[in-house]
Amino acid sequence: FEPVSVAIAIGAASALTGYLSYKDLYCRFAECCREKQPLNASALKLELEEKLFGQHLATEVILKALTGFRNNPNPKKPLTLSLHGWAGTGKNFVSQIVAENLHSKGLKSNFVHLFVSTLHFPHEQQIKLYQDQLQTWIRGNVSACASSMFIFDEMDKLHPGIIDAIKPFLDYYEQVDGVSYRKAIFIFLSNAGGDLITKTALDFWRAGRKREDIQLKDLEHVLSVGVFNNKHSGLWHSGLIDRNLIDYFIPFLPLEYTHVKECVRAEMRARGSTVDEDIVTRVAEEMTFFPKDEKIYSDKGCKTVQSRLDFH
Ligand SMILES: Nc1ncnc2c1ncn2[C@@H]1O[C@H](COP(=O)(O)OP(=O)(O)OP(=O)(O)O)[C@@H](O)[C@H]1O
Repeated sequence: FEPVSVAIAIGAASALTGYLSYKDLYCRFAECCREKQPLNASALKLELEEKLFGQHLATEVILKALTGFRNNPNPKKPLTLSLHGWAGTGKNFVSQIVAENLHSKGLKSNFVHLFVSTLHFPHEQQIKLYQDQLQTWIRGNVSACASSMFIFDEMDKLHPGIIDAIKPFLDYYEQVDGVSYRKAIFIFLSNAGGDLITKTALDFWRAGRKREDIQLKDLEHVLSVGVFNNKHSGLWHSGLIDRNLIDYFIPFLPLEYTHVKECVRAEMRARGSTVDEDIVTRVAEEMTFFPKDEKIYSDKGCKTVQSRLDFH
């Protein structure tokens, strides 16, 4: 919005209502950082339950983490979530839902920032420059809005030097150079540990146990082997884990045939089409599933559903 027209609009609306505060009115026309606004936990719960398929653990942990954090008036550190799992299982999708529930413009909000390792930090020789730029960017944005949200995609491809640059912001400091980062949210996405999460899901399946019976504790050990002790993972190198700077590790399970079908239906509805079950089945059957013998899990999750649907 252009400031003059916003001011005119506010003036006109104030004259009409003579009632709403300047700030309330301003925020109807321009985006405001509402750091004190409580999270609508039931709306988030409903949205996750309706839109996110096959991820009972992620749904549970994300709800718990966000409600606890947003209901705490004085958090001791920013909230840091590390989302792990196979490709196309919903990590970016969930980040988008969380962003929309915290800032109404979601990923388009001025207070939500998405970084993709290979896109934003592609050259190893430029690490020093990226570190400076990133720190300045985070400092500037958290100064402007304490509840800013930062999403780092492809965390396993992120140079440890970049993680080092973020580290001071994630710690228990009251302030860093006069800025408090304690109300900010950092979300890290990675495929690290995805193979081990899949193995656990498969063990349950082979034992005839329900997917929904998988509990967080069944995966804690798995993630600790796959991520915490994996000396090749950027997360390990960075010391984020042994300094306890990650609040929640959130596993994403591999998606099954029925989940892929749900994704196709959701995509058809989003396009305003009526759901045609023949097309749903055809799209789902075009996807490839593993392991070779049982063919249970989609190897791209729901990732290629949208583009495949274009051909039907
Ligand atoms: N569990 C899910 N429930 C509903 N839709 C899903 C789910 N997983 C993926 N999708 C759909 O597939 C698209 C791609 O998934 P998304 O980008 O979230 O995967 P990802 O886990 O971030 O993958 P990658 O690790 O490759 O980045 C989403 O935009 C969404 O439409």
